[in-house]
Amino acid sequence: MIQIKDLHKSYHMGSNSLHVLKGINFDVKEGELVSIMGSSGSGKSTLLNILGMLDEADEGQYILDNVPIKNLNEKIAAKYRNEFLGFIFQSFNLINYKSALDNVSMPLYYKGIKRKERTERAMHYLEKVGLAEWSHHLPSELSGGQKQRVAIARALASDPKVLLADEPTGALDTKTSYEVMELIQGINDEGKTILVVTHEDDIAHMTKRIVNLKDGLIIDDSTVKQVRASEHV
Ligand SMILES: Nc1ncnc2c1ncn2[C@@H]1O[C@H](COP(=O)(O)OP(=O)(O)OP(=O)(O)O)[C@@H](O)[C@H]1O
Repeated sequence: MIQIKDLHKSYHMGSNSLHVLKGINFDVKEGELVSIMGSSGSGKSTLLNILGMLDEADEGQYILDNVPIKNLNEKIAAKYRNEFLGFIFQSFNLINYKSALDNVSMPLYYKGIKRKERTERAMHYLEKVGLAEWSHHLPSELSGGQKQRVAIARALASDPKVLLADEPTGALDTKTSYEVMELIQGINDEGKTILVVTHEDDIAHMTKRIVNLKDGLIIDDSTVKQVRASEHV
């Protein structure tokens, strides 16, 4: 699903440049649940931005679902981004004045899907994340865990090939974090390919494979025995 070969990225500030990704290689197969770990400044967000087609590498190859992602014009890049990728953020990024239902159906509007189908699909995914009864509530009326569930429903609504989650439990307490990870595990059990950036070891161990970044390089890439949420009690 994802092939990354010898990826490099530097940031330039005046005459200074910072080499952040120094030759990243990894593949992600369809149906994997992978965490990307590393200390602050190790390059996780830079890598995720490239994977999310929000930024481009300076050198190297990124192939997403057999499509080489390089020098695409903005319109085509946006099309692939919408088609291939779903995003989950630490701070949920919900629209505060829209209901949970409208937040989930919004991306479908931009895909040109008619209102009736938008609503049906949004309700289906809200049910899937256990929030059917909360569909008409505003984000301000929801707990952090519920907000993240809405954001997950929104990411799923357009049925992307890959979900990219940037510190999805970073704003949640421990118990709620495990519940959100349990939901992510369930979505992966159904076959969705998911990448999770986290700096929390217990969250990483709820995925199936941990890729460890240090100073812009992968220092470890291991399959782990997945811890299920019920084992955390
Ligand atoms: N747009 C930018 N311009 C200049 N430097 C940047 C930019 N984005 C990131 N950096 C620098 O690149 C390095 C890697 O940053 P990055 O955000 O990828 O790390 P990270 O592992 O995600 O860290 P964190 O866990 O703190 O989010 C850091 O030293 C950061 O200051």
